[in-house]
Amino acid sequence: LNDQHSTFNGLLWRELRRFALTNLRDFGMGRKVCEDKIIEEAQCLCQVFNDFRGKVFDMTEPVNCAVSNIISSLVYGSRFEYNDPEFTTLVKFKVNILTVTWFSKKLRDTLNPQMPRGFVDAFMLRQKNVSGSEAPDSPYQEENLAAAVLQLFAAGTETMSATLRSALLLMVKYPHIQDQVREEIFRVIGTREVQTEDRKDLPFTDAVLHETQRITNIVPLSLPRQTSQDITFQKYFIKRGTTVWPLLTSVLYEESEWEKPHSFYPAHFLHKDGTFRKRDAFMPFSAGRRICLGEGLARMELFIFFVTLMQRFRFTAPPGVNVDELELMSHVGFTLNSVPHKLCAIPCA
Ligand code: HEM
Repeated sequence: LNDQHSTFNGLLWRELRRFALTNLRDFGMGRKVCEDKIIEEAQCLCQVFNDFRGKVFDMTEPVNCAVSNIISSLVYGSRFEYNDPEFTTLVKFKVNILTVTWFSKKLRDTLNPQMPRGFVDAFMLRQKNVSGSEAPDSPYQEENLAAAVLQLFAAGTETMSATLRSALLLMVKYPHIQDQVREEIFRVIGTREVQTEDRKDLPFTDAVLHETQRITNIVPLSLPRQTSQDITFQKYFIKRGTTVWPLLTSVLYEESEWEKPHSFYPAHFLHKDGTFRKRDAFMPFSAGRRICLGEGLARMELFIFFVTLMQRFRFTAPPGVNVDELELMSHVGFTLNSVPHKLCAIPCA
């Protein structure tokens, strides 16, 4: 399947995707650096939740800030305080072509070739240093830089925020599952800082996160693609150039794949002996050559944010609200973003 919707010149996506993956890794965003930044951000998020201790609050705003900061660190090389006015203008909900161009120019003025701060610096260095990158058909054009940055923010913030908020909401709705998650975390890692490596020793927590992603089905339509050749698929002939929407809902809720497709059932991802069970039908990030570029980052973020919050707080519904009444409905849109909920975060002793 080809690209159909892309903001990039369609022929250039492969080069830009390769560039994005290599540079996010090489320039400041290797796995360890990513992990440290997420741990730091998770601590900041806990601090904000702590300020609300015991009070009823809407977690949407702080969670949005935290996940936006991860993309900001990766793209610009810096995070912001949640109440910094520049953050509000540049990152939080207002990412647009003007703010991206303005901030990229600011970074260009302070560019140090020896110390690239993130994706934007890496892109600008590439523009400067590689012959041919000035050519009109080169992918390293200003408008592609802006498009790439916009795409990273668009793809990497709402999806992450919606998933993390849903995970917490599900813990409130199913307190016995929250108890099991917290028991496993405290038994295995206690109160020390969590690392990605710990995932393999926390199969129940891992199963809960997988099941959260399955049931919340954040990107139900994936992204539209176009067939690159005539093809017959399951006895249907599809002509070259046909737009295809690969509905992820159809596989995430497929009755022949899942024992309880419409329920929140972490056991979908557990063997009888309690070890983690991989499932082929788990594909919230889609599949194939155009699988989500941020899958690794998203999985790391989700795990670290979730475990850190579980170590520090017990989440409950506001007083007087029965958990059975908690509605897991989403706003209908291109992404399924759960409707805002108020919760209580009770700090653990
Ligand atoms: C829970 C979180 C996330 C989910 C469920 C998700 C899901 C998806 C899906 C279904 C696609 C379409 C893939 C296809 O067309 O086959 C996609 C594309 C994409 N995602 Fe994610 N995503 C998440 C987080 C992120 C993050 C954190 C980033 C940031 C780095 C990101 C960056 C992208 C990009 C750049 C694309 C377009 C890739 C391309 O066109 O080649 N995503 N994502």
